[in-house]
Amino acid sequence: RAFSSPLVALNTETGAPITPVLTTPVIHYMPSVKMSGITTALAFDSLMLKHACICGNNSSHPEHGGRLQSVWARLVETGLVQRCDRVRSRKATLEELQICHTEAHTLLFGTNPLNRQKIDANKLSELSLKSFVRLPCGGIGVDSDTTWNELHTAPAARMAVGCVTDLAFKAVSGDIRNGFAVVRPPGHHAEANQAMGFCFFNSIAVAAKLLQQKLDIRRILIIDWDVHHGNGTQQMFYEDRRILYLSIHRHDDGNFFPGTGASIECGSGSGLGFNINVAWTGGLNPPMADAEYLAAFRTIVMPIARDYVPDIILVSAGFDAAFGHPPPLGGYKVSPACFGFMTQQLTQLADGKVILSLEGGYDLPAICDCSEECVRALLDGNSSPVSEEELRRQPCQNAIDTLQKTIAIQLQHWPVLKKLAH
Ligand SMILES: CN1CCC(CNC(=O)c2cccc(-c3noc(C(F)(F)F)n3)c2)(c2nc(-c3ccccc3)cs2)CC1
Ligand SMILES: [Zn+2]
Ligand SMILES: [Zn+2]
Repeated sequence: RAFSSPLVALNTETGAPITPVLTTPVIHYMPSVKMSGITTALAFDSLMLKHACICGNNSSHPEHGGRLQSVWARLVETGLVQRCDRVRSRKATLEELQICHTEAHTLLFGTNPLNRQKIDANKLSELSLKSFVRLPCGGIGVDSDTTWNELHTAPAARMAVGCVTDLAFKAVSGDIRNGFAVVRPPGHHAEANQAMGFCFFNSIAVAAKLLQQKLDIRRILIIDWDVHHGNGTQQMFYEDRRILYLSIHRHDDGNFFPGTGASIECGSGSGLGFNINVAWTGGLNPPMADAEYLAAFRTIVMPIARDYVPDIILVSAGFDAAFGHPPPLGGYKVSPACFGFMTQQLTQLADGKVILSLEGGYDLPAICDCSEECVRALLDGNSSPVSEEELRRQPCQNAIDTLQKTIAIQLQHWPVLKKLAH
């Protein structure tokens, strides 16, 4: 007995040592279960489904609630919602909106009869009279695309801003690693005092400015891959070097909505060099697709993004450049896998702090596929492979011309663009 270790329990009868049975199960590392603080978060609220033209005819209004319903349903049925965190949704306050928008704009589009009593009625009524027009469909709107619903548009638009803002703040504070805002109406066409192109408040711009003002974030990179140029976002930060706006969009020498976003628009004042437009030209001969977007990322977006060393990356993630969008809505043929790849590329920077916010995109299967690929890229660091054919294909001549023109213009601000550097 003397020889056995006092630590081993002995059977009192036989004196045989008792091997302890492991009572606590060995926990095998389950990579799919994320510990808190390093996970992907989603933001969604059914309030944003209710923004709709009072004519009730979705076929003439491509930016309808069914877009969001479909995307959210896809994220639920693929089990991605269950694997992500969920930020509590909230409407942005009127004060938050005014960090980017004028008071008049904020009151006009941020209030509805239910919460308007405390605002000077006749001041508002003269504003609204000159701001809304009767539409051919019978509805009311700022223009035929930017329809207004007296009861539901304001809360939806404010909710979109609140969702993007809270995702961005949680990423900076380390509560989450990255996130995707499943929101509408979109925001990147909204200017300080102008609603247009389905947009009322510029969610990405408000989030960026609040990060700057409340958390003193020094360098914010905004990537905008919606097929339309984000005129509102560009305008907000055109003179601000602390926010780098980089957009890839169909431009066609200004003949594609909204017409802004030429390569030569590089920012001004202390913001000179902190605005980059990859402005595709040449219409749809041929339509831009993965090879062109991959080339833009490899030769311009990633070299500049690395050089800028952003604290956080906000993405105006419109999917109207995706395959499935007829010419008036886009006409390009970018694959869902390519959006996933671009997302994955961006997560290599800013310690992975990347927040995507849905902007445009109207073909339901396309935007569901694209959203799923992007959430998988955020959550698992990978998504479906881009097709071999597109990986191998040389960009079309129009794209090569655009990329060379953009590099020539931006080289003075970004020497990293020299061929050798990357
Ligand atoms: C009635 N109207 C008339 C003009 C319209 C074309 N206008 C646009 O596509 C358009 C105009 C301004 C802004 C945007 C836009 N798209 O995404 C974004 C966003 F902000 F990034 F989200 N803005 C898009 C047309 N759409 C079609 C159409 C054709 C086939 C299927 C669906 C619509 C014909 S004309 C939109 C609907
Ligand atoms: Zn209508
Ligand atoms: Zn768009």
